[in-house]
Amino acid sequence: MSSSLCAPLGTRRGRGGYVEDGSSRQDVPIVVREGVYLTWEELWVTMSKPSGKDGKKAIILESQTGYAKPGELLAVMGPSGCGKTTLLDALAGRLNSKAKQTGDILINGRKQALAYGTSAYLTQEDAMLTTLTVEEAVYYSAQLQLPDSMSKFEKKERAEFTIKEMGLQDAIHTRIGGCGSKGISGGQKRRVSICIEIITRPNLLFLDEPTSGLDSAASFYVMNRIARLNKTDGIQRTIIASIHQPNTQVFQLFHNLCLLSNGKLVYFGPASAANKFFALNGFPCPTLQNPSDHFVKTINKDFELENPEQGLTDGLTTEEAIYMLVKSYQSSETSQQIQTEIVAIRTGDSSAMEKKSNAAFFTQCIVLTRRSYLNMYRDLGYYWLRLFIYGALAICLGTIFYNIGSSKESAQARGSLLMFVATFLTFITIGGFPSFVEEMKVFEKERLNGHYGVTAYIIGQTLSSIPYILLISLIPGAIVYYLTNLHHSCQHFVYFTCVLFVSVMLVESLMMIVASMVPNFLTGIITGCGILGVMMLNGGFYKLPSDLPKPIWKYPLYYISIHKYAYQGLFKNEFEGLTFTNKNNNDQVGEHMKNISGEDMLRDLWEVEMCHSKWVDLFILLGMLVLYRVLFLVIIKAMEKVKPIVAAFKWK
Ligand SMILES: Nc1ncnc2c1ncn2[C@@H]1O[C@H](COP(=O)(O)OP(=O)(O)OP(=O)(O)O)[C@@H](O)[C@H]1O
Repeated sequence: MSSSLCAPLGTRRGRGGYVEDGSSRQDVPIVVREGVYLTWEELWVTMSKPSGKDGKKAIILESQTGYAKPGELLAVMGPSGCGKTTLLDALAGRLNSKAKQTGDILINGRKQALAYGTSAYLTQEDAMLTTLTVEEAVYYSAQLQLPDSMSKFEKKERAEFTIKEMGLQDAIHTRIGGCGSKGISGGQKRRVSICIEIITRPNLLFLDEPTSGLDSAASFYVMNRIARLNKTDGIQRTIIASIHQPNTQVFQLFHNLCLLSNGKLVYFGPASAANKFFALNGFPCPTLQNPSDHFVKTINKDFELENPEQGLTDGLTTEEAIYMLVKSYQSSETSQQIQTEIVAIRTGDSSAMEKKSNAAFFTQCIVLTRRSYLNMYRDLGYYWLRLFIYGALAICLGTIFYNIGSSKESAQARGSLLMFVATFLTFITIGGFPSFVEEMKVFEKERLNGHYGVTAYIIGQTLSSIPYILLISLIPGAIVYYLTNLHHSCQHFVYFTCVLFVSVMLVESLMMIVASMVPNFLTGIITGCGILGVMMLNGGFYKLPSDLPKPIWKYPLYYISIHKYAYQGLFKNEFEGLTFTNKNNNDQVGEHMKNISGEDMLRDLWEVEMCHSKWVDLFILLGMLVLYRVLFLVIIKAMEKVKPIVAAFKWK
């Protein structure tokens, strides 16, 4: 390997310090390198086998050693399932909780977990808001990620430039599309995802199969553009990309190549020297064959049993060939040079990792509100379908309970109607969960890449949903209220609408919490249904509070049930101040038996707590709403905090 590999790139003068052996170099001006230097040594990743009751672990990565440095593009290649994504995840500090990692990963010479927002990571799966056009997706991302010091015009210009760079100018006004709504193609989606990750020109960029779904020409242009990121503004960037089948032109863009087979390191070194390594070990690349195809084919043992003749080379099975290559690499000169390079990187002084300077908090809130509002407007499943169902149910309720009357029997009907409003009408809010889970996937990806903060997201999500929830509370609420002729007065109608509005928001908040912990929408819906079912049952209607298990303070479900406060508030709003006539009265019965006050009914029939007013119930619901949203924030934040600690613990 050339000595240039060890030469620091993009250097600046720094102050004196201590070298690793402890000797002082106070008086020697040292050179501090810019950019991100990543080294990993003896990196192992194991995972618990799903079926392994014996506690056996599956080895996903074995004894990986390598480095990535500014100004260079490192390609990670190998057959499907060899551990490329796992290597990228380990380096980016994103391994899932089932994985255990040992070995050293150093960032700029320090053992540290990558903080949120210090790198960009293009995941294999494209997670984007499907209702947005290409231009909107990239421009919103630019507004969120680029600092406020850049003007709107500059951000727009950067977004348009990046879209053009990725060859998406013809699809700029096409919606991204997803399940059930056709939009741009899979390859175009991939390029939009790349646009979103490179728009800030990050110093450290992980790309997991950036060219999947692209034709060979598009693959070249995209990879060429990514490789050129280093040359546009004089800043050296560290880029690590896993890639499946690069053509010869793309392969020539790689500085270093990391070749994996079944978790083992077959080769790490200059991409240009890989051909020689394979030839020296008895696997020369046939003329007219793409070297990368040749490497991956030589070390792919997945189909050996199907095609035994494919695996045999010089009388070796593929497994034996891989073993031989791994051993040969370990004792090779290239491997020694890589070690030397790693030591040079470790001992050099590097500047600390810097967090991207995103848009300010206030800007993030505004942009996220706008983006989320637009997404909700265009996604029929988010609110419009619910508005339709709510409207239909309201007409149905209005017809069944039409002009409800004022007899004692009508009071029972009022109770049932209000309970239906407090429970079922809020329960069907769960219908919007699939759309919310899709949004959460985008949020999760963007949050991990540090596009914006959790608080800004929650504020944006809350503000954008208010007009829609107001609509689905107001219109169906008005239909029910006036068809059934509930308690006449504007104040009573406003209260009714407020309780419906806050309850729907509360159920949405509950589902946000569920989504943060159960990101699968089927399990999420079942979990949400279960929680709401328990709350409904314990609201004090289906079983009266006095019948609930004693002592009541040992039964907290009653007090934390959303429905308790919603139904008690609605009941007080409806019954207080009304008098109901007893149809079965006769002359022998006293006047007090002929008419029953609403307050008496609340107390005797439903055991509604009369010690506080209906406004207290509404206030408690509002408090719960704030609490649920804060809880969502705390859970996400806690996960952020716990992850690096778990990662650090795993390294030990
Ligand atoms: N959570 C998990 N539990 C058990 N095994 C896992 C888990 N995640 C990944 N693996 C296994 O680890 C191996 C490496 O997976 P990884 O996704 O890193 O491969 P890859 O090279 O990126 O594959 P591809 O090119 O197909 O995306 C695979 O054999 C996979 O089955």
